[in-house]
Amino acid sequence: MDSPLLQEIPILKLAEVHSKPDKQAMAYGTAGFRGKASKMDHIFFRMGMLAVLRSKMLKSAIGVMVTASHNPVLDNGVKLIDPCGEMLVESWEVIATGLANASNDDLVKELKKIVAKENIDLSQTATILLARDTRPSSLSLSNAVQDGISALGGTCRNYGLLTTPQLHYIVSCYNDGVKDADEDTYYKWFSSAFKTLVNEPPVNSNVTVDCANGVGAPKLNKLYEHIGANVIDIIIHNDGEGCGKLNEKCGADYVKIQQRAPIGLNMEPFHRYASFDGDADRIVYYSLDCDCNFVLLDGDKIASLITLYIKELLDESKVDVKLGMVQTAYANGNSTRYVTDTLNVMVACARTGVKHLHHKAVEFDIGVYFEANGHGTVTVKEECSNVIERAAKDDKLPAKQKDAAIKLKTFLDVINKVIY
Ligand SMILES: CC(=O)N[C@H]1[C@@H](OP(=O)(O)O)O[C@H](CO)[C@@H](O)[C@@H]1O
Repeated sequence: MDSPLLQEIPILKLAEVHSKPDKQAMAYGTAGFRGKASKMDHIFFRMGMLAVLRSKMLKSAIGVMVTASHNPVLDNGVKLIDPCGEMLVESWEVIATGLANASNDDLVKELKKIVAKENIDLSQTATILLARDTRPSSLSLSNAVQDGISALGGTCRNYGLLTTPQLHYIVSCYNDGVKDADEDTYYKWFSSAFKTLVNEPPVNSNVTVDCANGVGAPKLNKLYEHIGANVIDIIIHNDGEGCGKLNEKCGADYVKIQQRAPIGLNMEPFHRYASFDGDADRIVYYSLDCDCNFVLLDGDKIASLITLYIKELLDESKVDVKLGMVQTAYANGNSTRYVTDTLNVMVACARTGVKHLHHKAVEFDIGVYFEANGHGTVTVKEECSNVIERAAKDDKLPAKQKDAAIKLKTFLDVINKVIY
């Protein structure tokens, strides 16, 4: 049977509502489209349509996140998430740019071109998982995405407010067969992994988290409810409830660049602090030393510490897998030297943009990657997880070796490995 044709009437009707201003061109960048929210409605509508085409082509759910991350509150942005929770493949970034910039009159022609070129079977169903951050413009722009989805007959699951890493995680769970995956799935998994990691012996500690007046605040609060105040005391700062503006004088980017506390935070020596950015996919840690000097743990230091910890546990457990770290050319050379020379762990270099680091990281059995700005995670190959899990259950191993394998498994469970 021939694939059905594009239904032009609903497309044209909705395209009129979301029409593109003349002479406006945008490109799909490192993290999707970004710009002044007031000028981007048509982009969101068109990306809703593009997500449907990609979903039909891959026969999998595609994610659409509405956020401009660390950028000012009047900006917004949109990015597509591929089935395993990864960033949109680069060849489709070009297609996305073509669709975003097609004139209103050429819109249907451009859609048909994509369908023909990518050989898309329009009779396939399409599922789009949609979420947004807390920007004032995000609700109406995510409605524009929804219109784009319905213009091409796709099904939209709208999760409302989520952090970017949460949506990446839910997309990967959904395509792994957990069709009812939602925010709660995320909290249950990570709170339980975290409690296993820190509960023996119970830690009595607190940490203040600057949420940049963004979506990280309500979401961290929910995670905290699942973890429980008996395990860790989390104090949320810049929660978006007061008069503070999103990402203004606060958040990971501000703290990293200014090397100072976010607005309204009076730091005390030795207390622990962290800052997210507006969609909570970057994090930096900091504290004051005894002389009240500001001590920052940026992405380079976070990556080095994680690599050190994993290396120690690999040595103790005698699990023989290939560990590596990935940085960009902006990385602090001392961290590179420390990991290469002192830890004896290989460091690879990738282009800026987490997707580039991620692709390099997955070449290792365990890959630790961070940009200096606090964007990153750890990847683990499935065979490697299995080796560690077997060692963690192996009663024939000396206790010290088995314990290290258990610790390593527990540590890796706390990590959202699908942040791209
Ligand atoms: C998902 C993604 O690609 N994020 C990019 C992007 O960060 P955002 O926090 O998403 O704005 O721009 C950064 C450079 O400004 C780059 O370092 C980072 O990798």
